[in-house]
Amino acid sequence: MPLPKAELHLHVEGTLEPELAFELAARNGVELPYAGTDELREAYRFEDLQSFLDLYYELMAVLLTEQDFADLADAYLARAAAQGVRHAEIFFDPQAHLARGVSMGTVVEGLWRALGRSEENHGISTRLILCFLRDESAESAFETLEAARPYLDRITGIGLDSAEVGHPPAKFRRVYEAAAALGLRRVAHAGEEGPPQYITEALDVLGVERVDHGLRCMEDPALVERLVRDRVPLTLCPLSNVRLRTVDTLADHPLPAMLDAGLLCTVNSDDPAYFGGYAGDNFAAVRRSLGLTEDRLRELARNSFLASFLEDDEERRARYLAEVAAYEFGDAVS
Ligand code: HPA
Ligand SMILES: [Zn+2]
Repeated sequence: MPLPKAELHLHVEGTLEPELAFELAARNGVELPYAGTDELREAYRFEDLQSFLDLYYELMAVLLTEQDFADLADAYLARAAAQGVRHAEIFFDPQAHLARGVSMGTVVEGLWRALGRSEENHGISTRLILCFLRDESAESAFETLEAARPYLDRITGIGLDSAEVGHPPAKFRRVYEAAAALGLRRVAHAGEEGPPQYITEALDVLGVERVDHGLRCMEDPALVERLVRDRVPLTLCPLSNVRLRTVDTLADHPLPAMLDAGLLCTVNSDDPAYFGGYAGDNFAAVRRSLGLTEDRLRELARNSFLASFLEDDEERRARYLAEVAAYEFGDAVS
């Protein structure tokens, strides 16, 4: 049995496996510029965040109908369940779909077809987090929030993703204020490729409750002290960091130093179809490459539930935490 965990940094569009991409392309009559799944996988040689994003947005062309989004989410949930995920807070990028003429309703209702049945089908509780693309304008983010208004009963929070450098958090101050007024939780990607100041700005200007990635906080000791003091969760994605060359190798990942510093770290998969592994694969990889002890792995699993937006269901959170406390490690932590 795998270690029970929550996944808090997962882009649903980043779970599109090549096989499903071709299946949906055929179903929708969409032509992909790759001869087959092998050739597509060959294209997964990323230099940095932008080179990944180019492919990530290109493949979204196959996602057109509610059923496409339902199939995408359902395939992720099945894989996640097999790797011990008990709770998933799932990002989606509506602007990337609205720009292709796919409506907010198609995206949200489609995802909901899978999420609404996730507990019975996969034993996973879920939340949905709408992300704004930071390389689009602040006005576009605002319009996106407006388009989401009819669906807010299905959306727990907002996030900020896509190309980070040159798009500081403060650009989105107004839309984050509006989202807070609507009762939405707030997270943002910061300090993945961008500088530590973006993390500070996300906290101070956007009022985020969790920082996605946050890796580069380690360059600023005063910021680390603040994150530790305020128990701000960081959603780390080790395999993503290697594939996007944020770190050289997994053995160089600062996760052990971050845990030693007292940071509330979690381990997540980001875009598992592109980065070589789902949540359990990330746990197994850091266990192997960084020599994390069972106590550390248990701490990471515990952190994932503590950092999750389960305030509306503390009974469930307590149940998950009890599962983590009772977990008996074997050889595999997937
Ligand atoms: O890791 C990421 N960073 C920024 N934007 C993204 N969009 C999908 N994945 C990512
Ligand atoms: Zn991400």
